[in-house]
Amino acid sequence: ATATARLVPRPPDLIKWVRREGGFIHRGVKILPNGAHGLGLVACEEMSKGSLLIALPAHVPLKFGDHESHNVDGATSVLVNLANKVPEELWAMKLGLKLLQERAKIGSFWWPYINDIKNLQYAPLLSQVNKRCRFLLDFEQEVKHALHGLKSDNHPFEGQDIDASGLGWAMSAVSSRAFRLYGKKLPDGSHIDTPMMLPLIDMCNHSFNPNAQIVQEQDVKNENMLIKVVAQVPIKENDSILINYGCLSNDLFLLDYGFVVSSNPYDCIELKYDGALLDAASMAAGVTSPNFSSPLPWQQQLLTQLNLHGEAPNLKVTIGGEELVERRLLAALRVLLANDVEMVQRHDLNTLQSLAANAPLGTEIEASAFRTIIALCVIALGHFPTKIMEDESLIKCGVSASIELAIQFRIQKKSVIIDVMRELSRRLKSLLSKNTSAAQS
Ligand SMILES: C[S@@+](CC[C@H](N)C(=O)[O-])C[C@H]1O[C@@H](n2cnc3c(N)ncnc32)[C@H](O)[C@@H]1O
Repeated sequence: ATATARLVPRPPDLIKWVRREGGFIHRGVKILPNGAHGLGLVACEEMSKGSLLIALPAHVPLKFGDHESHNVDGATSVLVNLANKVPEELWAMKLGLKLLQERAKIGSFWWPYINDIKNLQYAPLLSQVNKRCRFLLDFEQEVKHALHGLKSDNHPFEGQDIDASGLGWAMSAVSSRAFRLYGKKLPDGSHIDTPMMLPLIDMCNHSFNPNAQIVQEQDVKNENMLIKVVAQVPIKENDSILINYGCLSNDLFLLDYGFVVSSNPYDCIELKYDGALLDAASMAAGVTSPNFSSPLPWQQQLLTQLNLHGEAPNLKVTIGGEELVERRLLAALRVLLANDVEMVQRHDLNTLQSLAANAPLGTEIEASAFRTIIALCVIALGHFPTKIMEDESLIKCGVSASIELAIQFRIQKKSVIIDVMRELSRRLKSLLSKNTSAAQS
C-alpha cells in the first residue's frame, strides 16, 4: 500500500484511537512512510528483546461472527445469509462483507481504522479482482438479489449499492491485512481459527527476518484473548518493525499482498503431472524408452498411492522451494523409470519419495530421474516469452508499477527454475562421480 494512495492520511489518529480504546502502544512506535512498502511501523528509540510494542484489547479486532451470533436483526441475517454463500477458500470475502458493512455505517466503532484504509488502491486489488472476477461477478448478483427491496432497517449496508468492484475492494483489503488467529474458545479448551483485522498491528510490513511477532495471550481478567506485538530481537532506533506474514510462495504474496519477495525460499513452480510431457522431457534428456504415459499395472498401483492416478487424482506437483522436487513427483519418476518390480517393492513409499534417500533404486535410475526433471525445467523455461536479461532491461526502461510487479514475479519464477536445474546438476555430477570412483576401486 502506498502512502500517497491514502487520500486522508491521518495515521496518528489510529494510534490515539487504539490508546483510547484501552490498547497499549510503546511510546517509541510511530507510523511512517516505508519506501516502496507504503506506510509502516518504525521504532523511534531502541527497544530491548521481549519489549511489548502493541497490545490490542479483545474488542478492537474486526471479525465476522461475534456480533452476528448474538444479534438477529434483519440486516444481520441478510449479511449472514450472504456470508454463507462465500466458499471457505474465499474467506477474505466473508470478512470483507463485515468490513463493507462497517464502512457503510455512520458512526461505526471501527471508523478511525476504516477511514485510514478506505482509500487504499494497491496492486492486489487489481490482480485479485481479475483472478476472482467470476466469483465477484456472480456474487454481485447474489448481493443485489438479497438487497433488492430491503427497508433501510434490514439493509446491512445502510441502503448503499454494493457492486463487484466494492466487493473486490473489501476482499483484497482483508486478504492483505487480516491475520488468522485464535478466536472463540471451544468447550474442549481449543480455539476456533478466526480471520481478523488488527488495527495498527496491520501497519507492520513483512520480512522473513522479522524483528517482532504477534502473540496471543489470555486476558487475566476474562476469557478474552489479548493480541500483542512483541520485539523478538533488540530493535534499534529507526528500524522498521517487521513481522513474518507466513512462509508463502510469491503467488500468494502477489495475489494477497501485491508484492513479491526476491529469492523467496518458499517460492516454487507448479506443474501438472502429465505422462506425455514427462515422456517428452525424458526423451529430450536422452533417457531410452520412457513409459510415463503407459505405466504398467504395478506402477499404476504406486501412482495411485501417490494420488497421481485413479479417481480424482491431485495432479498439481511442484518443483523448487523447500522441497527441491515434490516428493510425489520424485517417487513417480523413480518408479516409472524402473522396470524391476521386485527392486521397487524392497522400498517403502517414504523412501521412494525421499531425495535424501540417495538413489534407492540405483544410480542409473536416479540419474535418469534428475535428467528428466532438468529437461522439464528447460521446457518450463521455454514457456516464458522473455529471458531474465530482457525482463531486467524492460524494468530499466521504465514501466508502470503493476507491469514491473508482473515482471518481477516472472523473474523470480525463472530464478526458481534455474536454481532447481543448478542444484540437480550438482547432485547429478556428484552421483556420477561417486559411481565412477566406486567402479574404479
Ligand atoms: C498489512 S499491510 C502493511 C502496511 C502497509 N504498508 C500500509 O501502508 O498500510 C500489507 C501491505 O504492505 C505492503 N508490504 C508489506 N510488506 C512488504 C514488503 N516486504 N515488500 C513490499 N510491500 C510490502 C504491501 O502493499 C502489503 O499489501
